[in-house]
Amino acid sequence: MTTVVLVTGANSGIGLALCERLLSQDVDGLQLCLACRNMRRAQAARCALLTSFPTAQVALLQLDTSSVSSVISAAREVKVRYNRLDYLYLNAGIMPNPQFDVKAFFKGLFSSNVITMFATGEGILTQKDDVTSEGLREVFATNLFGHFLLIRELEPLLCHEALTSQVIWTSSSNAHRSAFNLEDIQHFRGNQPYSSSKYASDLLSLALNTRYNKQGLYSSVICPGFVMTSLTYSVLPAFPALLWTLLMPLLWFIRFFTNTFTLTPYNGAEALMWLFGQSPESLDPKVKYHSLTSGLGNNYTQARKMDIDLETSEALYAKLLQLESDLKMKLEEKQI
Ligand SMILES: NC(=O)C1=CN([C@@H]2O[C@H](COP(=O)(O)OP(=O)(O)OC[C@H]3O[C@@H](n4cnc5c(N)ncnc54)[C@H](OP(=O)(O)O)[C@@H]3O)[C@@H](O)[C@H]2O)C=CC1
Ligand SMILES: CC(C)=CCC[C@@H](C)[C@H]1CC[C@H]2C3=C(CC[C@]12C)[C@@]1(C)CCC(=O)[C@@H](C)[C@@H]1CC3
Repeated sequence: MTTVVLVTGANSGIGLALCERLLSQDVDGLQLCLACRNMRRAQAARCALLTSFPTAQVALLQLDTSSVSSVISAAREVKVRYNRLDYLYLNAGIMPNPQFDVKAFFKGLFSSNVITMFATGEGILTQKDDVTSEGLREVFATNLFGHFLLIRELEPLLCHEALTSQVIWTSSSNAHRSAFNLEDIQHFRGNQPYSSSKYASDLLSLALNTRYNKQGLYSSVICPGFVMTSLTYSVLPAFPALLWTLLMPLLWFIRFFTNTFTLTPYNGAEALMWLFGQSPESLDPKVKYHSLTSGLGNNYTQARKMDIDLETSEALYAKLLQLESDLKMKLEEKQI
């Protein structure tokens, strides 16, 4: 029996590195499905994977997690292609229009908070969010809600008697309770939609475990650390990629003080790979698994308790269900 793995946002960065690492571990026992918004980049990713692993089974799926209709039709297609799903990696994510507070950064450099600032980006980053054509906040829709809907639609493939499945979220150490508001789950009012969406994914993962463990579905969250990808390049748009490359020795040096500077997508995918090898029943639903890299370049995974509680996770889940039902109703009305 082969293991069926679906990865969202698999055409670049951490998602693509995960696919490479999975195939290098077990090329014949895997059926990989790359669920991507940009199909040109998805084709390129598939070609690159097949060049390194010519016998691999790598399929593509069109999926825009920010769009309810795209998620529903992608899930329909998955149900046609597969009769079960063993791993669902919810990795697609955006941090649009980041605003980097240079003053706060230099102030932070000379404060006792400097390590936390480098590990979490706390206090130095905000974002300007947009609204999707379906009326949702873009960051919330892409990072959280589209993935929630995908799990709900794929329930029959994920919940099987006598078989377990794992849902694994690429969250972040930038997820802060202070950025999240239960009365404004889409973050219409603040300027930290990214942090809010990642905190919501931590809460949702807990709620999923409460609901679905009995049906064999287990959910976990990871943080890949600070990884150089298109997402992080955009934090300093004035910095060309070449300048980041020149800064690498400095970033490697900072790694001696904070092992959260994983820097490469390969290293960032460490916790995602570690979870692949775990029996899901042994995992703690209230911890986040962090990819870490030591000063000498060794990778490892560390579990750290999250600042989440059951009551808030249940309240968020109820709100997501309500939003799902409202949006599906709207979609049906449009189709009539
Ligand atoms: N880099 C870092 O330091 C950190 C990253 N993360 C998280 O890691 C995850 C991967 O990001 P990373 O690899 O760094 O960045 P990349 O920008 O390289 O990857 C993001 C992926 O998400 C996809 N994506 C974006 N929007 C959508 C959408 N609407 N529908 C489907 N796919 C979409 C992108 O595809 P497309 O080609 O279509 O744009 C791309 O494949 C994200 O969730 C991010 O928040 C967490 C902590 C730190
Ligand atoms: C130029 C030098 C020496 C450092 C770069 C400074 C910042 C641009 C950088 C420091 C910590 C980084 C960081 C993130 C973005 C870029 C930084 C602020 C994240 C917020 C990216 C997204 C995440 O999910 C977080 C885990 C990252 C935390 C660290």
